[in-house]
Amino acid sequence: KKVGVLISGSGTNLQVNNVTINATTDLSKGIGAEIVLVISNKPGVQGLQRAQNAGIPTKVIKHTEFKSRLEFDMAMHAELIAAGVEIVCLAGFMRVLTGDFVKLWQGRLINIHPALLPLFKGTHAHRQALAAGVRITGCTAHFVEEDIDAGAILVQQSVQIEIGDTEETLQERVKLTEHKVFPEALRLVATEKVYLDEEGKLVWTK
Ligand SMILES: Nc1nc2ccc(CNc3ccc(C(=O)NCCCC(=O)O)cc3)cc2c(=O)[nH]1
Ligand SMILES: N[C@@H]1O[C@H](COP(=O)(O)O)[C@@H](O)[C@H]1O
Repeated sequence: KKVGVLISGSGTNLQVNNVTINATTDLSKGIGAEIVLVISNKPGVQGLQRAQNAGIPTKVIKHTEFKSRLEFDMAMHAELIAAGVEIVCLAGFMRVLTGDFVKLWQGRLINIHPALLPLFKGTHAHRQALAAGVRITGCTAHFVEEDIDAGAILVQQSVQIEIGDTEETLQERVKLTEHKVFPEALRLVATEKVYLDEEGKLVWTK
């Protein structure tokens, strides 16, 4: 399956020791996915460099250059379709997508969130976890629905919060887990082990 990745920043979820990129570009690993395009809404971010280093085509589509959210989303949609993308992954993509875009990609649009949803939705998940004083957090790969961070959950993994953790130390530790959870979620969707039914519920096949 051809995969498109939307990013806004560092893009470590795009690549960690080449795990994600290799896993998705090496079809022999049976993950059944290959990243064919990376789109960033911000120019000059490290994620673009990572993609280029891995020989993956990149595009910068600046949301600030569009009159509406919908026009921005449709510009991304056009590029994804032109590249033959079948599954879209959000990897640190920080713009809220319109319902129209989500409808076009329903069941083929996944996101990685740095908390155990439904806890700590939205931005600053680590700040929320530290403020709540929880001892265990984690990350969640989920299908994207119009309602932010509310889509059906594909994979979750817990991460211990250590005494003295800051947002930075916690983010670093959780990202190590994200880099296992995201490829696993992508593999499930790419190999059709799971799909999203019309009600937005997960259906496990074989
Ligand atoms: N419709 C839909 N779209 C999304 C876009 C990105 C993410 C990634 N996680 C995100 C969760 C929250 C935000 C957010 O509230 N950003 C500040 C406002 C930025 C803006 O004005 O756009 C961004 C990404 C998740 C979703 C989702 O669950 N549903
Ligand atoms: N969606 C969230 O945004 C961050 C992106 O990190 P990176 O993949 O750009 O390094 C990650 O923490 C991810 O969970």
